[in-house]
Amino acid sequence: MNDSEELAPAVASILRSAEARGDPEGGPLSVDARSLPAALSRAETDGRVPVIAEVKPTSPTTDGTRDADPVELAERMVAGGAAALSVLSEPDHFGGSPENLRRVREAVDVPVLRKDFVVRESQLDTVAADVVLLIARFVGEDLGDLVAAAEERGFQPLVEVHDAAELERAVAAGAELIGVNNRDLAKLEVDLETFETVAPQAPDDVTLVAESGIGSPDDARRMVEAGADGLLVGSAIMDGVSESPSGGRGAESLETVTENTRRLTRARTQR
Ligand SMILES: O=C(O)c1ccccc1NCC(=O)[C@H](O)[C@H](O)COP(=O)(O)O
Repeated sequence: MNDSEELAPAVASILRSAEARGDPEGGPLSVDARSLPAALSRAETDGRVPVIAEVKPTSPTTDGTRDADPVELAERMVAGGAAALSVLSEPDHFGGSPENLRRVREAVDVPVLRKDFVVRESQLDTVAADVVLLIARFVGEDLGDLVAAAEERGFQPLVEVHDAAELERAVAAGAELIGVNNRDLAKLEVDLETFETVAPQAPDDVTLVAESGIGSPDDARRMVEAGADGLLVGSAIMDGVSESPSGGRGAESLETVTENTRRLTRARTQR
């Protein structure tokens, strides 16, 4: 991809570091994936809003780093009703790691999304996950090959788009899981109208995930009413986790994660 001048500086930096990252050792992974669409439908059947809760230690738009144990965070998200989890494995801008993801996936039984910025096939083999993110804008013409390579390994690829043209490319690449990112990677601004504009243009048989900027039960209802089968939520769930895990404050703030997750998963909708 060669449009870094059209990306926010922080995003161009994310892309540069993804391109520079070394390749993992060993051959292609073979993954026995837990189904994300099945987990999202189970949540709906149970009367929960289908939330994919994200273990997100930091980001270019977050102050400070939450270094609470990712497994403890993940367990509290599941206790709050999360249908699935997303774990950052990107180390340089999001404080994530492949090891965090491996430990979380071992500890929970819901599907786990690998949240990273994969730019070439070999990077799929860094760590096993149930779902792997492929960002249409970052991978350009390689999208179809990466979707196929992810599926060959057993991953469910979640293709992230931001507009109708990217949606068309995702569908042409064979994506069955599509995430519409409300965050514009050119400006880092978040607008929930993005999902409302793009979602109606998606084929009915695609599982649609609304990503980013979902901060309240009203936002969650709004995205489900606009057609979201799943909601990817990071900041609003991590909100309140202290930047230091030590002492009583750490334990209290971990409990906040359960409450934050529950507030969103219990946001009933009329759909
Ligand atoms: O979150 C950021 O600051 C960010 C900046 C640049 C590129 C990507 C970024 N976020 C990645 C994500 O996809 C979000 O972590 C995810 O959608 C959750 O978003 P939110 O609920 O708004 O934390």
